[in-house]
Amino acid sequence: MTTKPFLRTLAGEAVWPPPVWLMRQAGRYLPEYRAVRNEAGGFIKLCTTPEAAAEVTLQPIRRYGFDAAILFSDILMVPWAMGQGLRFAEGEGPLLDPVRDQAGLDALQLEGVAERAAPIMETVRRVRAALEADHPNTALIGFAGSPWTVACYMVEGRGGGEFAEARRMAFRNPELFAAVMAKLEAATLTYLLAQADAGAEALMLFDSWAGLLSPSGFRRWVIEPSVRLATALRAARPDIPLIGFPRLAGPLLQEYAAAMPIQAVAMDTGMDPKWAAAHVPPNMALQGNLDPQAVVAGGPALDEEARAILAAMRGRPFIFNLGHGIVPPTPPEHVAQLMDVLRAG
Ligand SMILES: Cc1c2[nH]c(c1CCC(=O)O)Cc1[nH]c(c(CCC(=O)O)c1C)Cc1[nH]c(c(CCC(=O)O)c1C)Cc1[nH]c(c(C)c1CCC(=O)O)C2
Repeated sequence: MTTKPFLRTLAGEAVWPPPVWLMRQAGRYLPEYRAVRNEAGGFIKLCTTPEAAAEVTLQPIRRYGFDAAILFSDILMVPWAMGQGLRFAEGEGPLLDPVRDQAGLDALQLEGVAERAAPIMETVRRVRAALEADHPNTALIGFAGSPWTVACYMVEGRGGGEFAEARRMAFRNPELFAAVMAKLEAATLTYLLAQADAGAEALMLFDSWAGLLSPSGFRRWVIEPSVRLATALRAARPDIPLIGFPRLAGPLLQEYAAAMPIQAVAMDTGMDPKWAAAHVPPNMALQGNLDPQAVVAGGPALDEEARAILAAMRGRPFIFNLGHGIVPPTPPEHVAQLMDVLRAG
């Protein structure tokens, strides 16, 4: 039996005070991250250099003692591993060579995924070994984007908007869109199984753009492929708990949680924790959902917001987190302030 609070919570125990980690906890708000990032020679290079990626994964654990570390990588490393052109332009976010036709689909390769992703698996091995040695109560989370969210970037070729091209393709040419999704789903399964085998103790599926879809689109492009993926993961690795994050799903969170064979569901900032507690199964952990801007602001509002979430979640399995990723202007001492509030329960 594990004693790690994060894994006990995913097993259905109402651990209190709750375990905590923060989305994007390794990132530009930390000076020690910026130092490694500047030396690395680009974001993709950082993700594929195991020594550097393991170092930045561990930095927030050393600083704050979080209950979980999350592999330092990106959801777009799956299309990258399939051979799609990807770069991270300074100040512009990710840019990909868009997949818009049969030729674009045919160019995506499934065969080379495991090999191209091998450095990321080496990062997983290194981080797990370092945690067991120095932070034995901290669990390691592996992750991928859900097929819908990653397909949005693959078809659009960039972020920063509302993925109009991708959403139109899903209506105009659903056969092609489904074929892109199917290839991506297969690559994502390979990639997540490899993370589990390399030492990830839980896996999270980020569906950041789930909330862009109509209810029928949500069922077809979010729930169906995510259920297939999660079911395959549970069948192959029954000991690895899963976390789903259908961001901006609103009341469709209930349908998502009912359909998915997952052990936790993450709430975005706008989700009412009390509503979620009443509408997801009581043994499924909830995770979230402090506004990242409250951590930038600090002060009494940060304490109050954090305490309100704790009060709503007391007595059920719960993992404290943000409602979306921590943002670069966050003062690191505000994260320390938050940890003081949370550790007091
Ligand atoms: C949509 C999405 C992406 N990536 C991710 C998502 C899903 C979660 C979400 O909705 O935020 C997930 C992600 N991205 C990153 C992680 C690492 C682990 C962690 O959370 O600490 C994780 C789990 C590192 C990263 N991924 C990225 C950075 C910043 C890159 C840098 O250091 O220059 C980091 C730390 C880049 C990235 N990656 C992505 C975008 C849109 C950007 C640019 C925006 C930005 O710059 O913040 C795609």
